[in-house]
Amino acid sequence: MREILIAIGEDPDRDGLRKTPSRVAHAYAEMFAGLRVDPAQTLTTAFDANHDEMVLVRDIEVASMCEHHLLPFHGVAHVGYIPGMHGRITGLSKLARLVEAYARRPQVQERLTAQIADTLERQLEPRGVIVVVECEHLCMAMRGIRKPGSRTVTSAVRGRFKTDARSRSEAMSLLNLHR
Ligand SMILES: Nc1nc2c(ncn2[C@@H]2O[C@H](COP(=O)(O)OP(=O)(O)OP(=O)(O)O)[C@@H](O)[C@H]2O)c(=O)[nH]1
Ligand SMILES: [Zn+2]
Repeated sequence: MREILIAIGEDPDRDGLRKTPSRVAHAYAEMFAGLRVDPAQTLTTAFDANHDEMVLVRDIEVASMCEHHLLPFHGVAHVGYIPGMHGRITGLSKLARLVEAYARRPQVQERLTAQIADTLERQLEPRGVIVVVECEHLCMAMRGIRKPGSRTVTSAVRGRFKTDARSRSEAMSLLNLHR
């Protein structure tokens, strides 16, 4: 960080910047903490329930860092699944923890979306999984093409949401309720 400050023509020893390298180190430890988390472990709390319909948690806040520019992208994730044959469900907060575990890494939005879906599919063996992520990328807003306000939407569907158009459109209509 000190080298970067020098490279941009700053004085790393001036008052306001002296502690900046260590501040950034602490901020990075927090923003990339997902690299030290096993995402599968976030789903170990599971309950048996007689629920074989969709469970959908909408508007889970996402703050991640694009791996190309190390600039933030932020927005929301919607995570849904249809419990499997044995009706195993997980705690609702665990879906948000799963999002965090993958978001707090250098990422691209497509991979973030697919990793959340694949881990849910592997760990819960549900009938279907749907993940939709909508984010604004600061590397497109603050620099480069400079298009603030554009949002990128990515989705990953597995199982029944992939094979059954009705399940998929039910999920999509639930996602659109608030618009
Ligand atoms: N697919 C995808 N692309 C991303 C994501 N985050 C950033 N990017 C893009 O990654 C690309 C990197 O392109 P490069 O040409 O290597 O880098 P660059 O010259 O800085 O590109 P510009 O942003 O167009 O100025 C850019 O088009 C970014 O918009 C992401 O999550 N998914
Ligand atoms: Zn970028």
